[in-house]
Amino acid sequence: MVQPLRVALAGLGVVGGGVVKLLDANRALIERRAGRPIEIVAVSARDRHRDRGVDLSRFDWADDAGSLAARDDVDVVVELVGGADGPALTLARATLARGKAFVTANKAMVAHHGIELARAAEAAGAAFKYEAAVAGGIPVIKGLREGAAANEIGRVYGILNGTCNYILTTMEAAGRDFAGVLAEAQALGYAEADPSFDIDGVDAAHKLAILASLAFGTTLDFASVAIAGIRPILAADIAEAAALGYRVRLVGLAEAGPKGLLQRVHPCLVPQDHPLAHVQGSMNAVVAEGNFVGRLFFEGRGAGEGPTASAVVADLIDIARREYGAPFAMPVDSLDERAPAPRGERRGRAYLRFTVADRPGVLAELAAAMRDAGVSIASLIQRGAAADGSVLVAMVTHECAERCVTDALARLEGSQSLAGKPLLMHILDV
Ligand SMILES: NC(=O)c1ccc[n+]([C@@H]2O[C@H](COP(=O)([O-])OP(=O)(O)OC[C@H]3O[C@@H](n4cnc5c(N)ncnc54)[C@H](O)[C@@H]3O)[C@@H](O)[C@H]2O)c1
Ligand SMILES: N[C@@H](CCO)C(=O)O
Ligand code: NA
Repeated sequence: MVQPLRVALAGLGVVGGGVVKLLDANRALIERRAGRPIEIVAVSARDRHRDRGVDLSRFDWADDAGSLAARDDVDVVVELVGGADGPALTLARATLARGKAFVTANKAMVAHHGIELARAAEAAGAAFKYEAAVAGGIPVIKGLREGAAANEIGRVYGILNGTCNYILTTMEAAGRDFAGVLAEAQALGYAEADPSFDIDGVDAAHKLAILASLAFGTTLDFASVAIAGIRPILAADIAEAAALGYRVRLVGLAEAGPKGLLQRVHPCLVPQDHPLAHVQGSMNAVVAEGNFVGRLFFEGRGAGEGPTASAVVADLIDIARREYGAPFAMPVDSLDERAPAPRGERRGRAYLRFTVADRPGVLAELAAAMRDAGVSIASLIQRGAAADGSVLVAMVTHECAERCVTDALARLEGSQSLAGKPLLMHILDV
């Protein structure tokens, strides 16, 4: 008689509900692939009586998620509660301390505490898996940990937040402004409990830090990720970018250079013929460049009930098969500490948008700031006056050190000619 893999599920929201539905729908197939049944025995969530469209009466209910780790009839705890600390972290620690397998979709917790948890998993010989935490349904953790394991990877980048990509591509298609589109992404189940994590780039930064560690064999360094979000982007920026041959995407980029590790999440202008420019809606995409395999491109749904559940259950199948290894692809003590690359030295082109007063000398003032900072302007568009008399000036620079562009903006700080904070977007050049 084969032993089923016995699962406890903490959190029954978008992802937890999806996991129950998937295990029900594909039960027989999963059993054949895993070599044994995967059975939920106990669940926990905040509200026992909320209708989730699934029958929960067959599972034991735990009011305290923390109690799931202590149950003798549980082999693996799946954490789908969320939050970097708090109950999720308590549950992770308790589960691994008891030598049980732990699965999570919680990138915030993995980005902040992944090394500690990996160490605990290593000490206990237990599985610690988090495929759903990065790019939802895309098997990118598996792809890097296993498929690309033979390569030195110099760069990993991509579109890592479904909410932002949904917002940007809907703004692009419909010429709409930001606010209403965010509400739609929330209704579709893409957004984090606190959507500022999505739109301010923090969620993508969590995922990027995890990808960088896996790709480069370095310890997690979330604190060094430079982060900018999509709030300041106007429909007009998307239109100007299109006129210049680009699309706007929130891109996470990590590079392992001789001077250290660059990690950043920024809205970028992506050339229209780049594969990332074609990523629509809640889709995510990850590019990894290996020294033998070349450019790998992973694309798929990065958020939502079905795709995220697909990744969680894939982890459970690996555990049922007893096929799992080091959470960060090598023992924690083999991971390198790598210093962050000095800011501003990378060279590239930039898009700058200013909202300015429509009067003599304003363009000259912008041009002088560029000149004094050593930035050369490649193209410039000025669009006519808005109701308040302000005009929009968008420009693209020639290639220069990024610190020169920041210097130009610093020279303009406090200028009476500016009617708002300028927007800087890098132009993707990889
Ligand atoms: N929604 C997505 O598309 C998606 C994709 C990838 C990863 N994730 C991650 O998955 C996790 C869950 O996300 P979600 O969208 O399902 O969230 P959600 O808000 O829909 O669900 C959270 C669940 O946790 C429960 N909960 C809250 N506090 C609890 C506690 N103390 N004890 C037990 N249960 C508790 C809630 O009752 C709810 O059932 C998060 O870490 C999120 O970042 C979500
Ligand atoms: N809030 C996240 C969920 C997937 O991690 C997103 O929008 O991509
Ligand atoms: Na994934």
